[in-house]
Amino acid sequence: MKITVLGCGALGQVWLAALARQGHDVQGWLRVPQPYCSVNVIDPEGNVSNHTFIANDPLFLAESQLLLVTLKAPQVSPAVKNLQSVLPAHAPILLLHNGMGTLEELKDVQQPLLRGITTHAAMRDGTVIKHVAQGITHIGPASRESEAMSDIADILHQALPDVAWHNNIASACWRKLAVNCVINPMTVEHDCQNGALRAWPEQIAKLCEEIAWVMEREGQHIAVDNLRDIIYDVIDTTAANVSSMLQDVRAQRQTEIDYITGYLLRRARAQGIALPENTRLYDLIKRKESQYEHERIGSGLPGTWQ
Ligand SMILES: NC(=O)C1=CN([C@@H]2O[C@H](COP(=O)(O)OP(=O)(O)OC[C@H]3O[C@@H](n4cnc5c(N)ncnc54)[C@H](OP(=O)(O)O)[C@@H]3O)[C@@H](O)[C@H]2O)C=CC1
Ligand SMILES: CC(C)(CO)C(=O)C(=O)O
Repeated sequence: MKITVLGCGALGQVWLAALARQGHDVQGWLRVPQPYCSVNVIDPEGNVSNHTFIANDPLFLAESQLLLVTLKAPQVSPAVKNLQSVLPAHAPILLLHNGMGTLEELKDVQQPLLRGITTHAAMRDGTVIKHVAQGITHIGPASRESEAMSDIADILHQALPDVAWHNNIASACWRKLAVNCVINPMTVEHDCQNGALRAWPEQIAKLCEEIAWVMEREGQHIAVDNLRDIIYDVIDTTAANVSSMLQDVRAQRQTEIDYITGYLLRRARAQGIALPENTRLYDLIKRKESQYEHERIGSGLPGTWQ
């Protein structure tokens, strides 16, 4: 299969290496105008994949049968909109990112849209991507035209297991959103690894209560106790992780807060409910982002994120 991977960071490189190993014809798509991309991945067993793939080739894109999007949430819709006129109209676009809200931004895109979340863990270490933990990728249809595309899950599963197809992917996305709404901003506030969050049970309980209210009104019923159990389970299984949001804040990068807590707050506002603890955490992260953005502008460095 001919596949373009948009965003060749940690997750993008893991997918490029896995798809190429399975015999797929792949190219990367980069932010910078460069005709090749280097992929350097160490898998969880310590095996090294070292490849150079073509990149940013519009002819390849025009023949692609899948666009796999492995960007951070704020980068997704501008980058996809930029490529949609070249990608064939029938080629599905699979969005694999944390947070929600990009589907609303891409509602006018003509290609079939698929949505996915993953529990794989990969991170950059210098010039190498360390794929530190295998996980499960859950994907499903995000538009009418993609409802019958479950074959893609089988194809992707052969390359990087496990991949599971869900007719109702929104449910999995909401649960992942809930986990990220609690763990990501809390690890920034307390400047700690995920496992240390057990020290703030009242705050976790309050956040879960607020999130469960919104989910209930979104038709995603979940008992607060059940949601709390899911959060504690992720806290324990990812105890040694530095959350992606804390990594972004430490590196003074734009975070995904507008697509995590920001999305939750937009849904709450539409339902006319207030979420004081989630709002406080949202404001805290936005304040941190604007502080380092101002410092960057003050020091003469480029001040825009994209
Ligand atoms: N890594 C992980 O283990 C997991 C990640 N996720 C989620 O998956 C998504 C991707 O994460 P991850 O791979 O870690 O992120 P990375 O930041 O490692 O990768 C994103 C890549 O996209 C590139 N990029 C930015 N803008 C554009 C553009 N306009 N066109 C092409 N490329 C662009 C970035 O390049 P540059 O740096 O040059 O800007 C970067 O290489 C996120 O939503 C994350 O939360 C979910 C679960 C696990
Ligand atoms: C599940 C969790 C919190 C793992 O660190 C994550 O998705 C992230 O860091 O963004």
